[in-house]
Amino acid sequence: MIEEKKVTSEKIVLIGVVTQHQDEEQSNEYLNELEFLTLTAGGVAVKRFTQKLEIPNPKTFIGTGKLDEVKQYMEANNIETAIFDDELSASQLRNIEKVLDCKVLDRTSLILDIFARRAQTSYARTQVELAQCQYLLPRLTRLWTHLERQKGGIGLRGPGETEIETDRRIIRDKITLLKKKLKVIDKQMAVQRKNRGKMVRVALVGYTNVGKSTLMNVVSKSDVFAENKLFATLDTTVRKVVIKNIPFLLTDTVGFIRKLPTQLVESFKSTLDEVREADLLLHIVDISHPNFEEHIASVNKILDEIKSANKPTIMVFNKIDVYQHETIDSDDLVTKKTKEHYTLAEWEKTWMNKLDNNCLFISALNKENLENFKEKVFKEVKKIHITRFPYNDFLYEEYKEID
Ligand SMILES: Nc1nc2c(ncn2[C@@H]2O[C@H](COP(=O)(O)OP(=O)(O)OP(=O)(O)O)[C@@H](O)[C@H]2O)c(=O)[nH]1
Ligand SMILES: [Mg+2]
Repeated sequence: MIEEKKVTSEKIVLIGVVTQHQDEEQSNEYLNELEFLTLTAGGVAVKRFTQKLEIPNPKTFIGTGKLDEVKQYMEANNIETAIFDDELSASQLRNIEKVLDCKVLDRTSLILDIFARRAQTSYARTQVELAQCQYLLPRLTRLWTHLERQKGGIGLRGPGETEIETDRRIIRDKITLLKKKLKVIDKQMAVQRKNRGKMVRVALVGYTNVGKSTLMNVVSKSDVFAENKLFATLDTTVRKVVIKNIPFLLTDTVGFIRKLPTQLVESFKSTLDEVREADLLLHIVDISHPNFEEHIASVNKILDEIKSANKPTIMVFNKIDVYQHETIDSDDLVTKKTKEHYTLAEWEKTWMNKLDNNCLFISALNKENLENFKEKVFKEVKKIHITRFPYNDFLYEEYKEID
C-alpha cells in the first residue's frame, strides 16, 4: 500500500527593511521577489513585516520592538520559519534566533537552497556545495551559543568549543576538497571550450526568469528547460546556431539576481567563464516587469564583477506580449506622466535610444519580431566572424532560405 503523503508547504514570514532611498513601491517589489524566491524554494509567505530604517540594525537587522512583534505573530500562527531580505551576519543570525527561537533564513541561504534543489549535474552540485560551505563556515558559532544557552556553566565550555572546532575543520576540509574537484572540472571545461575552435560565441545573459531559455529554444530549436520559477537554468547549454550562412555558438546560462550571493559568483566561476569568453552578449530583459530597469543595473553590476561589461551587447527587451502601461484620461489634468505610463514606443525614445540601435523588442513566447532579432544578431556576428575568418568571404554570398 502506498502511504499517502500530506504535502503541506512550509509557512513563512518575510522580513525586510525599507531604507531612505527606497519608496514604498520599490520595497514592495523587493518583497515580491523574495516571495517568489520563497515559492520557488517550496514555501508559502503568509505575512510580511517591514520597518523603515536608515540602515539595517547591526545587531538584529530590524529593531527589537519589531522583532517582538514578529515573534508574537509567529507564535500565534504557528509559523516556524522567518526569511530576511538580505544577508545576515553571524551575530545577527545568532541574536535573531535568540529572540524568535525558530528557523531563521536570509536571502543568501534561500538562494543557495534553491540552487541546491535545482542543481542537476555533479558539476553544478559541486559549485553549489562549495558556496554553501563558504556561507556556513563563518556562521558556525551558532552551535556554540546554543550549547551555552542550554547548559551554561564553566565545565561545558570545553566540549562546546571542541565540537565547533571539529565542525569548522570538517567544513574547511570539505571546501579544500570541493575546490580541488572543481579545478579538475574547470580544466576539462576549458579544454572543451577550446575545442570549439574559433567559432563566434554568443551568450544569453540577464536577470532570472526573463526568458533566456525560451529564446534559446526558439532560436536553436533545442529543448532547454524553461519554467516560470527562478533559476530554472543552472547548467550551461551550448548550441550551434546558423543564421543565414553564418554558424555561431549560442550559450544559455544561469540567470542573475539582485544581491546575488558573492559565494555563488565565486563558485560559479567556470559557468560564468562562458560569459567571460563570449564575443557578443545578448542581454535579455523582461520589459513587462515593473522593476526591469533595476534588473538591468543588477545584471550590469555582475557583468562588471566578472569583467565582461565592455563586450559588444545587444539589449533584447522580451515579453512585449504582456507589457502593460497605465493610461491617463484626456480630461485628467492632475496625474503626472511617469514611467508607468510609457508605451513601448515611448520607452524606445528614452535612454534606449542611445543604445546605438543595438536594442530591440520581442516576444520569445509568441515569436514576435524574431526575424528582426535574427537579423540584428546576424549583423553583429558577421562583424566578428569577418575578423576571425578573413579569407572565408565566400560565406557571405547570400542565398535565399528555402523553407
Ligand atoms: N508572456 C511571455 N512569457 C515569456 C516570454 N518568454 C519567456 N516567457 C516565460 O517566462 C518564464 C521564464 O522563462 P525562462 O526561459 O525559463 O527564463 P530564463 O531567463 O531562462 O530563467 P532562468 O533560467 O530561471 O534564469 C517561463 O514561464 C516562460 O514561458 C515572452 O516573450 N512572453
Ligand atoms: Mg533559463
